[in-house]
Amino acid sequence: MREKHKILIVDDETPFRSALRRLLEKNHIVMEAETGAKGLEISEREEPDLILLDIGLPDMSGLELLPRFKEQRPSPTVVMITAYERIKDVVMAIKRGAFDYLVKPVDIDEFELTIQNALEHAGLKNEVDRLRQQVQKLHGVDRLVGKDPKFLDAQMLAIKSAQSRDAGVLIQGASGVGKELFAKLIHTRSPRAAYPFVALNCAAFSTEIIESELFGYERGAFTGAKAEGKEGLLQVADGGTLFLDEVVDLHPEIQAKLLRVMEEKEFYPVGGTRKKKVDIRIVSACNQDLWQLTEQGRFRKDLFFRLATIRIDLPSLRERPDDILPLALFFIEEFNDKYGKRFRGLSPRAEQLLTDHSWPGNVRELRNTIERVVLLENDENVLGRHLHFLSPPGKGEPEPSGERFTVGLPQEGIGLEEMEKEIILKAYDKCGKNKSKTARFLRLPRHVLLYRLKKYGIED
Ligand SMILES: Nc1ncnc2c1ncn2[C@@H]1O[C@H](COP(=O)(O)OP(=O)(O)OP(=O)(O)O)[C@@H](O)[C@H]1O
Repeated sequence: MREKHKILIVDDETPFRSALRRLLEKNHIVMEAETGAKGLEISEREEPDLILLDIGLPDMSGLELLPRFKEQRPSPTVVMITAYERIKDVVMAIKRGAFDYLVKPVDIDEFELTIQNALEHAGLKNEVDRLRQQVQKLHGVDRLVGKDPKFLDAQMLAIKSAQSRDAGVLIQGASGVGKELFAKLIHTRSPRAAYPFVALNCAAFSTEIIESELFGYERGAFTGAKAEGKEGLLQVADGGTLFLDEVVDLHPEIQAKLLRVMEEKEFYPVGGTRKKKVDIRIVSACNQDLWQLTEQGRFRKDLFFRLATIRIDLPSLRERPDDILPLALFFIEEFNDKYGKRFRGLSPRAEQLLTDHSWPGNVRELRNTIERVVLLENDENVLGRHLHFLSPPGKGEPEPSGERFTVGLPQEGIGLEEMEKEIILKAYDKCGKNKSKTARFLRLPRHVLLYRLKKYGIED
């Protein structure tokens, strides 16, 4: 017997929905929504194979809605329905991942053919998803791509360190090399896998916020504290793994408190008098050599030894050039799936450009690059011209000018924050709004820059 597919019709015209229902319900399970919001709700709950989506809905445009449907997992196949053949809308919809479109009034033969094709596509996609999951299970490590010997050594070390429940693991490597992914790998392979994995970026917040985030606080601990108090991440992660990113940025006082937690397995929340017990493993990350910083007095030695029982060094992408193309192909698949696109691979020129680029932002930069191309372009392969925005090696980097840096101070005085914002804005413009370059230019960890760009409303 043919399998019944789930089809969701999102359209505000009741007679039109009823007509489509009559055509489809003999062979399929049909659901209806008269608004976008209702459509999202049903789709979230019912996971339809196919959505017939009107472009002109009362509460939001079908074009806005489309990416939200495509983000859902499993992602449904979507066919757009439009009142007139507005070519601009249709092109936009296909770019955003719609499989096809139908124009009202719908011609029955064309309708049947489109539905049949769309359901075939949905079926194939599900099969590909299922096979992909199987392959990932076989390899054991979800989403970790790389065959370079240094990378494989790091992976082996991570898997071995996961056997221990408590040993501190320090992961070092430049921004975007995959430190957090490794931390998750250690967690999911460890005896703590059934408990939470909680990440905190120690560079992104002020010391006070980090302290209250980590340790939580009791009622009325400080002005602005929530009346009922707040549970700290140490407790949220209880039983599991706490991932401390950019650990070098922890204030010395917090370093001391954290050391006590590791030694005594208990702590006081901010403003609290009752001790809380906690059982966690800490995996931390740093994009500089933490031992060197420790020797310079920027990090406590005793804490370093606790955190770095095992040290894993991740190579930059430049140091493992043979992994660039396999990673690019992996991301093409990921974003084909996300945006409903059908890129098959890379043209020789695109391969060349990707291998020649210096990848200062490492795997994250490569992933963003491929996402941008898959989202914006529609071709069989990723082509050289799609990658025009990658600067050739050595070009586009801010050149050292040897100029002395001077600041014009206004008569009426200026707040340090205002000055910081101004400098970040100028640097961001100078570096062509490239975040990795700006971070290097300002000698800031990328996370810190991202946080500040957001804080000052320069980017969201
Ligand atoms: N080997 C890999 N295979 C697949 N995806 C990867 C790999 N390495 C990194 N990524 C992806 O690249 C992006 C950046 O990785 P991640 O956030 O783990 O880097 P990071 O070193 O922790 O960065 P930061 O120092 O800025 O916090 C993520 O989307 C991650 O999934």
